[in-house]
Order: sequence, then structure tokens, then C-alpha cells
Amino acid sequence: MSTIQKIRVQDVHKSFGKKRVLNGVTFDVPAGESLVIIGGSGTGKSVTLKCILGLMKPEQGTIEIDGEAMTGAPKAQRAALRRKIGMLFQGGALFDSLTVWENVAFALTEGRGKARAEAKPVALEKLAMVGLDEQVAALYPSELSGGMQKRVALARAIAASPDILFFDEPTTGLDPIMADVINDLIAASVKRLGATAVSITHDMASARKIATNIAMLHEGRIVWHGPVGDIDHSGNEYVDQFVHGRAEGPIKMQVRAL
Ligand SMILES: Nc1ncnc2c1ncn2[C@@H]1O[C@H](COP(=O)(O)OP(=O)(O)OP(=O)(O)O)[C@@H](O)[C@H]1O
Repeated sequence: MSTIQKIRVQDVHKSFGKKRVLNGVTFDVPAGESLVIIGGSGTGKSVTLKCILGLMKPEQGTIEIDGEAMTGAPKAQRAALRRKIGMLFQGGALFDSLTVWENVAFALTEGRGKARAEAKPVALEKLAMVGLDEQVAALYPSELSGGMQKRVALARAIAASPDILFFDEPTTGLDPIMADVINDLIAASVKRLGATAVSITHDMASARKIATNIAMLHEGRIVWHGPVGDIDHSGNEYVDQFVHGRAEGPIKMQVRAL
């Protein structure tokens, strides 16, 4: 096959001690696709993202970004590949000691050596894209609501206009209406940048809104991968149980009394 995938994950294995989390994860993300990885708690969605970002090293398997190896690459190469990716972390992960605009500019001043004066207008432009004005830009994250903090985190993820975006549980902790606003902003930002996106979520409403494709992770493998439009008639019992949130089915949740 000659096409270079934007992201290529092949046969990735990752364990912690005796606990095997990823057991041969394989998927491709072609340019322009928005892939959402779904799966139960603790199935290894975050571990998968960390492996792609080169922050965790799989014991086996390969990961490529734009045809370049992330796995096994020297630290400087991994950092260079990571700079292609804008990331919205679970919980926002904003710096409390920096103002809103400084948080957004951080990816430009620290990661790419841009001067503050040059970075500020870019930060303000990205904040405007997510509906935040200059008054909000001067505030500190602690002065903002959860929904506004997510907007700031989104503005920071797109600050450097990356061609790859990662979203880790972007709607966690938000009410359904604010979650929908954030989903719309994510979908619009991905489209505007022409980016390739990978997101992980439990939230099916979010998955339906931001995905072009969905992959389901279960027991360390991708058990289904297809277009978002097929999610309600996937013919896959794991996907069916997850999408409908049924306690009964092939996915057994570990329920332990405390
Ligand atoms: N650094 C680590 N050291 C040891 N175990 C880890 C580490 N990181 C993750 N794990 C384990 O790997 C498993 C998968 O974790 P991961 O965070 O990827 O799950 P997840 O699918 O993202 O779950 P959730 O949806 O609840 O966030 C968990 O059992 C977790 O305890």
C-alpha cells in the first residue's frame, strides 16, 4: 500500500506489570478523518493516545505520524512529531498562574519560540474563534466556569494551527447543553483547520457529533471500526451494548463492593 496515513498504529502492545492493557491495537487515520475511540472505563483509550504521542513506549508494535516512526525514535524526533499535534487534555490542564491568553499563547512562546508580542494577537484570534473576548483573555482560569475553561483549552489546542488534533474526554464534567456547545466548536475547529482528529470519549452524543469514524476498544483490541453513520447498525454486539448503555451483554463490567 503506497498511501501515507496521517496516523498509523500497528499491532501495539502495552502492559503495566502483569496487567496487559493493549493487546495488538491496529488502526489507521487517513488525513482529514475525525476518529473517535470509544470503550469502557480502563480499556486503554488514554494509554493508546499516550503511545501515539510518544509519551508511553509500547513493548511491541509501531506508530507512525505522516509516515515517520514515533515508536523507537530519539527524544528530539518524538518532540518534533508531537509539535504537529494540538491536544485538549481531560480536565483542561490549564496553568493557574497564567492568564487565559498566556495559556493559549504558551504553545507558541514555549514550543515554537515566538515572542510574546507576536503570540498575543494569535491567542486572541483563537480565543475569538471559540467565542471568548479580550476581557476574558485577561482573566485567570480560576475565574472561569468549567465550560469557559474547556473553550480556553480548545483555543490552546488549536493555537499553532496544528494539522492533527487530539481530544481527551472533551465534554467530561459539562452539562449536556455546554457539552453540545463544545462539540460544535470542536467540529467547527477541526473543519476550519482541515485537521485530522483523534478523540476519546464515553459520551456517545459527543462521538456522534465530532466523529467521521468510530473505533471501539475492548480487551486491548479494536473490535469494530467504521463510519459514524453505521454505529446504530454495526452488527457488532460490543458496539451495540456500548451505544445503548446496557448493563447486559458481552461487555462485563467489574463491579466491586468497597
Ligand atoms: N502509568 C500507568 N501505570 C500503571 N497502570 C496504568 C498506567 N496508565 C494506565 N494504567 C492502567 O491502564 C488501564 C487503562 O487505562 P486508561 O487510562 O488508558 O483507560 P481509559 O480507557 O482511558 O479509561 P477512562 O475512560 O476511565 O479514562 C487502567 O487499568 C490503568 O490503571
